[in-house]
Amino acid sequence: MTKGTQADVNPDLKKERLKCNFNIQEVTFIIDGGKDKTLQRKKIEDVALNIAASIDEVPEECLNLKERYDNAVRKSCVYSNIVKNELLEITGLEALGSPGLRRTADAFFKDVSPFMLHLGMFVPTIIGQCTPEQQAHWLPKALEMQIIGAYAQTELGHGTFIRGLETTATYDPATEEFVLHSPTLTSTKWWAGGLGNTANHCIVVAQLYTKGQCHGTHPFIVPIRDLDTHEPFPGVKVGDVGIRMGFNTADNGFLRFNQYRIPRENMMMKNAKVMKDGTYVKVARHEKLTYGTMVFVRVTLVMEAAFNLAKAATIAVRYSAVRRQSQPKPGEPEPQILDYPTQQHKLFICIATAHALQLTGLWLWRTFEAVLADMRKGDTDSLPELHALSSCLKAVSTSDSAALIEQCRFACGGHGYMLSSNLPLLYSFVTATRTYEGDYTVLLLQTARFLVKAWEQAESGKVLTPTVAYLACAAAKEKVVWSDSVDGMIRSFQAVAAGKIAACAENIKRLTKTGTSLEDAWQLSTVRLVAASEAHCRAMICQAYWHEVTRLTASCSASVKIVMEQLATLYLVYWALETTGDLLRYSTICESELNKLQLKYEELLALIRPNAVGLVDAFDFRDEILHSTLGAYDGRVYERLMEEALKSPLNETSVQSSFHKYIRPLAKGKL
Ligand SMILES: CCCCC/C=C\C/C=C\C/C=C\C/C=C\C/C=C\C=C\C(=O)SCCNC(=O)CCNC(=O)[C@H](O)C(C)(C)COP(=O)(O)OP(=O)(O)OC[C@H]1O[C@@H](n2cnc3c(N)ncnc32)[C@H](O)[C@@H]1OP(=O)(O)O
Ligand SMILES: Cc1cc2nc3c(=O)[nH]c(=O)nc-3n(C[C@H](O)[C@H](O)[C@H](O)COP(=O)(O)OP(=O)(O)OC[C@H]3O[C@@H](n4cnc5c(N)ncnc54)[C@H](O)[C@@H]3O)c2cc1C
Repeated sequence: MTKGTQADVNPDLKKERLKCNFNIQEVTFIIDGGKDKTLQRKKIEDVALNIAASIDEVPEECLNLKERYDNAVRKSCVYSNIVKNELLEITGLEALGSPGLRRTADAFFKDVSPFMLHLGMFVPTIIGQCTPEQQAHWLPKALEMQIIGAYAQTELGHGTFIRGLETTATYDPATEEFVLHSPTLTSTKWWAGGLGNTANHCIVVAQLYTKGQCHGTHPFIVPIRDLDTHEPFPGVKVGDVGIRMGFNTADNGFLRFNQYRIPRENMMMKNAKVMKDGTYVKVARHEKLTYGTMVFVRVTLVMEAAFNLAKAATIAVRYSAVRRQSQPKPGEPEPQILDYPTQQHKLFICIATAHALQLTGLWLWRTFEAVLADMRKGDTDSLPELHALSSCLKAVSTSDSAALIEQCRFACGGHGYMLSSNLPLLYSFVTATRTYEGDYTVLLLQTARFLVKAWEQAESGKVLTPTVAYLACAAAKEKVVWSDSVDGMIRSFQAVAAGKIAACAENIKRLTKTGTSLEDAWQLSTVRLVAASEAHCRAMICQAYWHEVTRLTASCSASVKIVMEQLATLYLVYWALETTGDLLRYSTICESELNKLQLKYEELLALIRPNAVGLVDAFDFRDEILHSTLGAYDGRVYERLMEEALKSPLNETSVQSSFHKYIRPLAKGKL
């Protein structure tokens, strides 16, 4: 946070900070995952942000497409040197996934670095899919930036359906090479970040053929450009996919192969090998371990959703404390818009959701690490649950985050539409997360497969895994007794999920009994399955969020415990009110209890109001990371809007050349 002197701070924001009745730093420690994590993050920020401060002479958005890309490459090189020479020193390899790195990257790039996928997917895939010998070969080169990589899985014709990918890798035992080929237009690799112009290597997911047999998709490390000249190698056609809604500095690319050869050793061989003679050997115990990088990124995307939403909430809440509008009481001053309950309704759920996703994300990360530890010992039993968990949490967190960031923009009125507010760019960046790394609907349907199986196990009295254990109680199929206590609300959300899952299972059973194939019965139930999966995910977030708040505030000051619990309760009540139809169906809630719930919600808004600015200050974003005229710590909103407006290239001269060329001749009838 760039605090400046108190004299510079907008007086309304100053008053808000005096009203705050809890220790902001304690909340920051909780959000970061502990005091040590906060201190490490701040250390990283201190190193990186000194340099970031002077990195852009002209605002990114004022450059043309090509200039923006070149500028992003320039900054990526500066930044990767900082990562390599300074940040990795602070935390070792762990720094790659640290919040400090994520945050400081945003100080350098308003949009996205073309190196993001190198660190975000290329390096993690080397770690997850290579043998130790292969890692020893590739990892140092990647970390030293001697090579730059992309992750090319999606093709023009297929993204979701990985088994349908068309690129082939055919083993030739005579030369001990794989021959990569793109047999059709639709087999062209499409979308990979960093691929278009930046990367010289690429992880390519292709159908593996050896001894005339197809063994399904496998990953390969493929050199695509000469390291010195950067020219694509013969047999490789590579380029940019064209202008996108966001991600325009991410360098998303296409790639085609024409009988292009790579050495046998370039197959990533941790989970499966091809021997010199072409014999295929499966090493992994689980069929889907080659999908490991996707699971890893889905897990990280939950905290990514929280992070971006927290930024938007900080901008919108600070702005709402500064902005005054209308005159509800005649003769009185215009109120701060944050005093309007409707504004509080728009914004406090954003703060609460950022907390819910961050704490659930930290819990998911620990679960991921535990499953990884089991898998290192050869035990893959908990992988299906992790896949189900990470799929629905990725889907719901990214979808909620995108919708609420847009809500923050609406909450800022016209000024929210300015690029300088940073809300439009944030939205265009985050809305992509709902699609990439697994589309929303597709991932919820993956979780639904797990839920329907779990329901069948519950019905037959089998022991259930932890995240679906609640289904055992629901097998009685009676309405749950409503209570507006936290535990009561969580039980009701679980009853809703269980009821929906049961209805799906029954529907599938009914259809198959009357002669419909299982596949068709599944398809005919998918609208309900998606809803069931979403309800399960919501119940899980509510439970994890409340559990984590209770655990983490056990040793905190009383005021921190109160404010954290108020927010978590607000989250639960908000979702109860959003899903009243479901509650009426699966719990005993009645009209009077719904009215009571609405009152409780409005009371919570009023209770949170004095702490709203303190709560967003606790996210602890430095101005260099927020990049927002509306959200800076000092609240000098109008001054910053004016300063940014004056930077527009359209203000460089008072008369544009188009006036003399077109407007004047038009007025004179000479055009
Ligand atoms: C220098 C500057 C740097 C600055 C940067 C600094 C920091 C940046 C840090 C962070 C930034 C944040 C993020 C960065 C990351 C990425 C950004 C953007 C890029 C995005 C990249 C991509 O999108 S890559 C492509 C991703 N593609 C997908 O996700 C495709 C989705 N499709 C699938 O996953 C699958 O095809 C499928 C799951 C839908 C279906 O698969 P299929 O094989 O057909 O399986 P079935 O449906 O038949 O199911 C069979 C059984 O398999 C189980 N299963 C499926 N998947 C998995 C799995 N992953 N793990 C375990 N099990 C799985 C499934 O459940 C079935 O089981 P049952 O038979 O028992 O039911
Ligand atoms: C900004 C961005 C960056 C990306 N970066 C990369 C990258 O670096 N590397 C990479 O390999 N890929 C990347 N991708 C690709 C991304 O992973 C895919 O776009 C994503 O997985 C969705 O696949 P698709 O585009 O094929 O959509 P489709 O699967 O064609 O989806 C279209 C619609 O069909 C529906 N649908 C599809 N299948 C089903 C089904 N079985 N049941 C019900 N509905 C279904 C979907 O819900 C959706 O509504 C990126 C994409 C974006 C937008």
